[in-house]
Amino acid sequence: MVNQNELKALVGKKAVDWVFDNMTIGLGTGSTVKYMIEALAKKIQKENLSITGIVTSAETAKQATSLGIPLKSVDEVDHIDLTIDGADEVSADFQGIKGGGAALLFEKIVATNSKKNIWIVDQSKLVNKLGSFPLPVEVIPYGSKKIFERFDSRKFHPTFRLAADGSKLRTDSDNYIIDLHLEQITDPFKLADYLKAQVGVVEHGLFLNTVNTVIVGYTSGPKVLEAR
Ligand SMILES: O=C[C@H](O)[C@H](O)[C@H](O)COP(=O)(O)O
Repeated sequence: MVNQNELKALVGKKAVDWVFDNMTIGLGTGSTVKYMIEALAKKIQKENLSITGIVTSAETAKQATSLGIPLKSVDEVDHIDLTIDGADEVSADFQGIKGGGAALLFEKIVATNSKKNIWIVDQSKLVNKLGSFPLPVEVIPYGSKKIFERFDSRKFHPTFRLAADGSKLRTDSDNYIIDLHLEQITDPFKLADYLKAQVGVVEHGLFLNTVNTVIVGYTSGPKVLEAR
């Protein structure tokens, strides 16, 4: 029986098949992406590739730097050829929830500036409709209690995400994360519009119309799903 980490490693390794010489690659964040970055570093070395990485979190920057992958910031490049990232949930119509690792803001900036995005997930992340995974919303600390109360009154079942020491977790941009426990999202586009309209909300974890390629790790092997 293959365990979840083995499935993550499988898709992480598979994803670097889309990487070619001289590409600028967006590097996502999370436990699945970690395997992809390992595989990418090996491929760069083995094939002597010239690759520039654009990271989406301090965590990814640390790993990529330790493996010798050359990095630039998103503002230092004129384009990103491809971004490879994980996801927390992917619906049958290729929409996703991201931000389980609190990196949604930089991930969305990098994704929206990429010519192509690929998500790598194990089979447990596939759902019919989004919403079982709590939807992260990044908010600036000032006024965040007011936003929380508004979400609460709309029955979004909000919770502030906490750090290991019990304090409110701070993102790489020093913001808070409010997780919405929605169970099922009927209209992700409508919800995304509502969330973006709230003053103090910096970004939310609904990644809509972002990818058309998803690599899924099944016990039988990786499968590449392409949107029609
Ligand atoms: O903020 C974190 C990211 O959106 C991750 O890509 C997402 O949470 C998936 O992470 P993992 O591969 O660890 O399940």
